[in-house]
Amino acid sequence: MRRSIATVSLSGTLEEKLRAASRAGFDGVEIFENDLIGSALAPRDVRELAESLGLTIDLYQPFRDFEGVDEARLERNLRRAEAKFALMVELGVDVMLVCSSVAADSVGDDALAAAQLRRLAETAAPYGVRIAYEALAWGRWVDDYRHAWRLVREADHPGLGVCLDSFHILSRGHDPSAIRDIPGERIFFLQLADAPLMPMDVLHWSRHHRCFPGQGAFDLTAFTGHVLAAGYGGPLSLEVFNDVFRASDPRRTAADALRSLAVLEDETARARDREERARDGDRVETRVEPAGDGDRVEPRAVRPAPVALTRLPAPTRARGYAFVEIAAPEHSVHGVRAALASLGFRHTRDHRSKPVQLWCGGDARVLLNATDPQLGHTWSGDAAVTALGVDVADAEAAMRRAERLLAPPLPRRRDPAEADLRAVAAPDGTSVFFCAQDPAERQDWRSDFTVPADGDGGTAGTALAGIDHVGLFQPFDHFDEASLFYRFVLGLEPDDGVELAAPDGMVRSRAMSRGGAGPRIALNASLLGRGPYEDVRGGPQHVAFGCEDVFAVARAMRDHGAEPLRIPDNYYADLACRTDLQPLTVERMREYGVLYDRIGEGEFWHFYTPMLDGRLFLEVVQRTGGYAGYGSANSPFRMAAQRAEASR
Ligand SMILES: O=C(O)c1ccc(O)c(O)c1
Ligand SMILES: [Mg+2]
Repeated sequence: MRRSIATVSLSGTLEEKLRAASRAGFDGVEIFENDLIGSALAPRDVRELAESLGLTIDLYQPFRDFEGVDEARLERNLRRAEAKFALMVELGVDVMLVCSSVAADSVGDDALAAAQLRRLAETAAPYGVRIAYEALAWGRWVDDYRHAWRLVREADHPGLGVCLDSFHILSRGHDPSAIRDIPGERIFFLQLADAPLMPMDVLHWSRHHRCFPGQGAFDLTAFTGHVLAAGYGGPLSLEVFNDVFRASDPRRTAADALRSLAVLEDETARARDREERARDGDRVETRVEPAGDGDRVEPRAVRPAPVALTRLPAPTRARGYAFVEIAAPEHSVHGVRAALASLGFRHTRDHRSKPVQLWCGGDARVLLNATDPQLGHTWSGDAAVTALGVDVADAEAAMRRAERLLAPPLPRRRDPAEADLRAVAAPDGTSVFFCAQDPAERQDWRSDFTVPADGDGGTAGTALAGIDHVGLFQPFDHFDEASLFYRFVLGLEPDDGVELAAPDGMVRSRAMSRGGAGPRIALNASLLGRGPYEDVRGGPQHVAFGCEDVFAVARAMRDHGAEPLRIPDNYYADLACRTDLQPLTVERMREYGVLYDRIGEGEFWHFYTPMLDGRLFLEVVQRTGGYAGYGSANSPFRMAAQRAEASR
């Protein structure tokens, strides 16, 4: 389907907005009136610019407070509208969005409103303009799409239809399935926006907190499915009022927006397939008539031909982590090595041409990008997670999906002797490598690590059970963008997320996984977008390793001369009184800085290393009884302990 975006969703001048929309790959735009009024470009120039950028102008919006007025006001409103119709002719746009009135002095008389909307459509017709009437969730009299549709039907003019906006419908909890009862040709426009659930006044919610589909809590797939089932064939258009987007680079927002729409279209296509299959199944059953009456077949209901939806290559079915890459500068690389060694990792191999070491601990693999100025390879920041190697069945297929989701591909390696690894950059700058497993394949990343390491390479001390999860800090403004990216590029499902009261401010955390398993990613952000985590160092990151016996790993760590992050005694006093843990167990936990969480029958035992550098730490976790969380109940105490450690 054609994809559009309202200029109000992007920041900058009208010209910057149009350029950003075009660059991301949108087909069209809705022009928000204030963007035009504030523009130095004449309407004809806007039209020409849009044309030259390959964009159509699909909607002019909004026209406000038209209906439910007395005769004198109606005449004034029609004059105001005519000026806009003439402007629309210059712009080359033929649909105008009219919002339901919010005027306190308007009249709640349906017959009057319908008659006045009809007058508006009649006045628009000579200009070749049609009117799309939208029920605002806070409209004075019309705040429900079903009411808007009743008025449109009553007005009965071919130039008058409805505009459906998912926010106004879903924010009010109105059942969207009745959209199927509206003839598709009377749905003149479709605006899509998601939003997080927030108990607040709908106007404020709408004007500040809308987000792109997939970033909030609404079921936009089902919603879009209803609109398409009604026979709508116009553009899918994003209309997102959002404080962050208004203040962000419009090119980045537009790419985020298009990614969201590509996913929505794909998911809508898949949902439609499922619906068709279910219906076909029913049809097969109803076709079996009782014997004796011949082969009577139920006539098929006549439905409009379904509009073509663009699909994405299927999600990658990521199986887990092949590796995590940590880059460390000269001043901290020794500390990172020591921490890995204390957890049972051994430096087993070296990359054949780069200063990258492979460290193995049981099934967990870490690539240590050790700064080597002689090789021209330096890392100037604090030690950090710089790449995720994700284990997928088909790296090329994963790459195709990622590229369709506007993930910037990273340059392929040139050295003909090296594996041809495919990777993209996530919004936070982390490289995501798609690692196919087949060891015979040329794409196996392991074939680049051929040089046995000096010293005590070989067997690892303790059996870590792979990489359990990776925690990545996101700048607040890019949290939703990153969530959408990791979720849909890697085919992960998000959890509900939590907000944590940490010593340095509120922290938002959301984890995603594949059915509770790997590759699990936890994204964190500072809710106010400031504080120590938003400084130039980037926020805290961690890599968590799974194991079967957290105490054994902790003991081995201490035997190795390393100490875990120290957790205060108060934590254990609290644990002793709110759980059934044996006093001896609690004492052992205190000794090794082990924390505990329980959800249902699932238990979680975990401890942390101290910060290895400004922002990176490691964690060891043990899950039992199907525990599927991340110990977030303990995160505020971990953050307090890190804060205390930093100020010691
Ligand atoms: O908030 C508003 O005023 C407004 C205007 C136009 C729209 O399409 C809309 O959904 C909201
Ligand atoms: Mg709208």
